[in-house]
Amino acid sequence: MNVCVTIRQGSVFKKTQELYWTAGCHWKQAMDGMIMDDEDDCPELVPIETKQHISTEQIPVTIITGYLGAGKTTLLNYILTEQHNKRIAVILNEFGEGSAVEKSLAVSQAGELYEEWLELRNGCLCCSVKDNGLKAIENLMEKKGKFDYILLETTGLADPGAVASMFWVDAELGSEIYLDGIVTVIDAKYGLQQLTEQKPEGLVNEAARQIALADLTIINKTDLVNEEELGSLRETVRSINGLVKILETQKSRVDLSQVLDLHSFDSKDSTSLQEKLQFVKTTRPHLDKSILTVTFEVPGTVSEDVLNIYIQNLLWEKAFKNKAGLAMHVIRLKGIVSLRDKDHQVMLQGVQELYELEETPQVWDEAEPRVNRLVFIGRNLEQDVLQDQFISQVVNEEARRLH
Ligand SMILES: Nc1nc2c(ncn2[C@@H]2O[C@H](COP(=O)(O)OP(=O)(O)OP(=O)(O)O)[C@@H](O)[C@H]2O)c(=O)[nH]1
Ligand SMILES: [Zn+2]
Repeated sequence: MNVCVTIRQGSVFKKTQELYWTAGCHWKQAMDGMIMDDEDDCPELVPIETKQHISTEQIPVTIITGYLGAGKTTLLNYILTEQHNKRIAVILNEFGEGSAVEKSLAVSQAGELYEEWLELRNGCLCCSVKDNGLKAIENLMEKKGKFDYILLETTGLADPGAVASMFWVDAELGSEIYLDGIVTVIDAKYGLQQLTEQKPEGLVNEAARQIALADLTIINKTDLVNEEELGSLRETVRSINGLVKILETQKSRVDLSQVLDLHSFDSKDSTSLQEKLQFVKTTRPHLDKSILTVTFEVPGTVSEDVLNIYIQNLLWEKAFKNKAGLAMHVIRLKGIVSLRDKDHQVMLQGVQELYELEETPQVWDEAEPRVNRLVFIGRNLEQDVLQDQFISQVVNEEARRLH
């Protein structure tokens, strides 16, 4: 059974079992639900009420990800020691010996640093985070007032999508914190090699997935490469994620205003999202079978119901195939859509199988034709198929309904 969960200002849609949510919305169970596929054939959406808590005091969380040794910890240390007027709590997640993982939680404040060590038994942040890591954040939230930003470093091999989803779907947490952005650090010297690594059929290259999900990428260790090598890495990153901002640096030294407070998942920045989407181009994959970005613009106004069916067919049912007959897999989805009966622009955000439609403060200009602008990042994507389906399933269907 599919379940619709309402959180924050918008609605997050997730394909899962009702049982999981009513049983207390356990992250690990929700994760299982994510990979669970065809057992649940009942297509109805069951809304579950959760408290709509819109707090102005929500604390931003930035996820820092990147392949092994890329420079994540260096970035965190840099941020902690740099001058800024934020009190930042940092959650590190590092592999120790064997399967045990030690997790340190440090809060840096003016002149004061306190740290807690937590041990995670099963060695995976995304699976155990609800029980351990999120506990740490929940405990941390009790110290609310002592910090105003959270940075979370994932292990090099973690799937940031799973970690991001957790912040997104956990209503309890969602009232206290919000996901500000996903920052992916890339090793200038080994990045390309990591991205080219062939994975067994059906498995995604983790380094590529981390770039697909990123709102910001930092190509680090530029001291170790020449301009040509840097250029081809830059091009490959761009071919995967046509939307992402790319910074280049050494020792992870970056302008913090480019890293923090990105508002990548909320509509606080809707004007800039709309502008940004205009400049995104469909990319050509650089690597065989790799992730790429596809974008299109279709004029018109659509109904939310019909749009939901299109998105769910794509994200959940994997019903769209490319010309080679391979199912499309979307990892990241962003868009501005024009919904019937809404004067405001509506933002579409998706991470793997989760997505959200949220009304933005931005009002459509009466004098201009309304357009739906969508950006998809994933595997086996084909622009004309996605666009044709959008026109026939969403726009034309809507027109038929009205006439
Ligand atoms: N040459 C060079 N080395 C760097 C640079 N930035 C970081 N390093 C080194 O790269 C190594 C790995 O950096 P970390 O910050 O620990 O990388 P990480 O991504 O946190 O690594 P894991 O947590 O193990 O995945 C360290 O020895 C750093 O000193 C750089 O710009 N140039
Ligand atoms: Zn590290």
